Amino acid sequence: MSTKPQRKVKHVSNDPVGNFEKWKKKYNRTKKRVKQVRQPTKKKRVWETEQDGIKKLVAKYAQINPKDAVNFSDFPLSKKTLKALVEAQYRQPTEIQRQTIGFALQGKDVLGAAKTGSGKTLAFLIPVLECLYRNQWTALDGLGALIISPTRELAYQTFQVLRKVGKNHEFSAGLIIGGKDLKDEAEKIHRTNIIICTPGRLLQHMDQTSAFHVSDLLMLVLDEADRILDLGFSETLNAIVEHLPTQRQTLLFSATQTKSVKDLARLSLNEPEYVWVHEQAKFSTPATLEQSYVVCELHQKVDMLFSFLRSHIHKKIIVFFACCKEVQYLFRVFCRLRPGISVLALHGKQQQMKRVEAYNDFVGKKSAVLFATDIAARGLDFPAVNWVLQFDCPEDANTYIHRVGRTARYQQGGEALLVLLPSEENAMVAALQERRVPINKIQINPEKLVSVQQKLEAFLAQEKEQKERAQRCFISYLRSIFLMKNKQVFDVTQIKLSEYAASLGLAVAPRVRFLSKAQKPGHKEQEDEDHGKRGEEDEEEEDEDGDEGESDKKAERSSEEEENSETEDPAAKLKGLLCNSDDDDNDEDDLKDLDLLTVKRKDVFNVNMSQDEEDDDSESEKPKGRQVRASKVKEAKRVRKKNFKVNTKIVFTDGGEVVQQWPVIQRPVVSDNQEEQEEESGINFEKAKERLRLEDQEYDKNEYRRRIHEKHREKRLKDKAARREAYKQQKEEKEKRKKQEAEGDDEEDDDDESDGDEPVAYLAGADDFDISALPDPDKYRDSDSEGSDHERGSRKRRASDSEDEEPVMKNKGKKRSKLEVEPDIESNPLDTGLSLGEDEELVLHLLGQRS
Ligand SMILES: Nc1ncnc2c1ncn2[C@@H]1O[C@H](COP(=O)(O)OP(=O)(O)OP(=O)(O)O)[C@@H](O)[C@H]1O
Repeated sequence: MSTKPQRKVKHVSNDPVGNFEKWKKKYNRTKKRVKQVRQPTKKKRVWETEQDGIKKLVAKYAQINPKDAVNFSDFPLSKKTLKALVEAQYRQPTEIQRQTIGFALQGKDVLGAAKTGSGKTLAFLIPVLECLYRNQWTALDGLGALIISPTRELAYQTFQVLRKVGKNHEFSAGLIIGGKDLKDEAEKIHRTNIIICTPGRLLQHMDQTSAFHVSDLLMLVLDEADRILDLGFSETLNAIVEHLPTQRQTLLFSATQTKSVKDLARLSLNEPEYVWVHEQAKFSTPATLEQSYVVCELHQKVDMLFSFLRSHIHKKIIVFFACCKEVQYLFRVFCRLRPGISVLALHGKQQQMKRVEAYNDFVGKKSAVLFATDIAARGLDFPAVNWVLQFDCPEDANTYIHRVGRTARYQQGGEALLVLLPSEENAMVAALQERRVPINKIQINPEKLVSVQQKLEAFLAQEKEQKERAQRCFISYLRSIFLMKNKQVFDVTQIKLSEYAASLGLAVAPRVRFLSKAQKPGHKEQEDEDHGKRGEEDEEEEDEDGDEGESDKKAERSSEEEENSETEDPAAKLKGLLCNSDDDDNDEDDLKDLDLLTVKRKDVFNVNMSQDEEDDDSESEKPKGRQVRASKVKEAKRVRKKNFKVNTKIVFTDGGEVVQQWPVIQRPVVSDNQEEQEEESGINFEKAKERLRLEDQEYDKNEYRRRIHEKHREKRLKDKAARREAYKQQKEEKEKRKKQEAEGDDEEDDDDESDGDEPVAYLAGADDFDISALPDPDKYRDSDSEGSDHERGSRKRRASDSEDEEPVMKNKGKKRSKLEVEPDIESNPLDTGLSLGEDEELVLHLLGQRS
């Protein structure tokens, strides 16, 4: 028997109410479960997630170990920063970055030092970005980080790197440097989170821009810290630091970092971390840099430079000079010498636009030579520079290290050549060795030297402007040597002045007053004073932004003047074309130089002898008066510069005609047409001479006429005065006589009184007649001189008919009209009180003057 498994049979109750209740329970349970599953999880806001991420990053800060950081991603950095680093091809940190980023992230003050081109810029930019990110900084929070650079170019370069690595962040960044519109900056500055600036301009905003607040600043960075902390910027920096909150993080970076406790105390650092990456390195310059020096006489330097450039025309070269005026002059002459390589110039006296242009031009060029002052010595990261040539000895070993650091950057190779004078060699080489700079001496091959002296002489003979530049260059170089502190290296007395001047193309060495002063006993104290001032001058000369307010404006003004004058001068225009680029003279500074140093200029060709120069030359014979004269020359130049209009004197005749003008204007006697013709075909000297002779003749004639006229007039006036005197006497006598007669005849007097009416001079009777009421014969003659002979003849006739009052009536129209309605008065003979003979004589005399 098979037994089938019994299926469970669901017993459905027949109770419908019970069934419904069961179903309802089940339904509610399922509904509740579905509702729970469907309920969405609450989404976190962006900033909250960011905050969580930040918390996680910050938690990792304590475990940062520089040795483990092979890639940037090994640091607890924000995704935004990491992404930008990768995009910019920065994957692995350099040594200075590896060692400092950790400390900086932890909020410590850091003093970082590493060789040039070792990547210090990123070592501070990454912490800056992370600091603001960590604090979730927004535009409303204002300034969070401040980066100070010593030069505008370096600030500009740092700004470009920041834009690259900070592009994924939302912070606002601003470049605050001189030479830009202050108002424009002021409008935006309060909304800027990261400011990259030069010290002078920053202080200007701190003082002048009311909306600019720095009280929330989190981080201060000094790039090229030793330079910013040195004498040139000391006052500005102290003033800036005064404004900043003390609760901030401070980072200092340089290839030649300061260890001076005094310097650091000014920044109130808080237990700073010292990171000296290459302290133990054998050399203080990049290992990939080849360095050598040559000893060369000063007068051979220009030839040497030209020869060097001729043999390196496919290279990218930076040449460093001691001063702006040297760059200005040599840049111009090298443009004309055409060494076969493009020549560019960068120095502190250029307009901002031109500075940026020169900088960008040089960045973009494969081969070119940049003539520069020390504004290009620090921090600038020109790509692929092959050579750094130091035409003038650097101030010290640190400056040397920064200059040569423009080549052989970040694992690339490069070469550096230092040109030393025989007098500079020993002390400078010793100083370099002390600073662990490996440098070898090499020789110049004299056979390869190309002399350019004659060409320079020819340029200077052609252009006065160029000659003045050469003179300024000469003086400025000497001054820079004179002001150098290290007298063991720099000895101005060793310089052979005439030979140096000749090498610049100058026939005669300009006289430099401070040199003769230097020979005098007691000049030592003065020299020390000058050294004190050097810091300030450096700032102004090199425009390293110590004082950008007034001095910048001046520079802009004079640059404009320079440009204007260039447009007027065709030779200068041509130069502009040849040079491709241009530099600006700060003429006011140049004048300052001339004042300070008193140049004696000599124009050997006697072509361009200006009044100023004549004065200068004559002064040399009278040394006592020289100072006074020099100041007059200065004053005259100042007046000319400011476009003052000198007063002119204009003299009029009594008739209102201009008879003399001072300065006297000689009118050309040739027609305009003739002049135009001459302009077109050039000057015809013979004709010009003849024209000048005629003009002189004409002028002399007029002058002679004028004098004669003047003499006659004086004579007439004298005669008139004499007449008046004579008449008065006669009148007195007559009065006496009358009185005597009046005693017997009173009636006659009463009649006269009853007739009393105007014009008084006539109607009061002959006794009261005043001769001064007669017309001035001159006036009469002048006013009549235009009349016809016929008129004159009829007047004579009328005069002889005792009608010589007419001129009076003519001048005094009202009186005449009255007289016209009183014919009886008119017909009355005029009693002059003189005898008939005398009357006749008087009338004839008057008529004689009229004719
Ligand atoms: N981690 C990196 N990876 C690749 N290249 C880098 C890195 N860091 C920096 N560089 C490159 O190295 C070059 C030099 O960097 P930087 O200008 O920061 O040097 P520096 O130390 O500031 O030099 P200086 O002392 O002259 O101011 C730059 O061209 C930069 O792009």
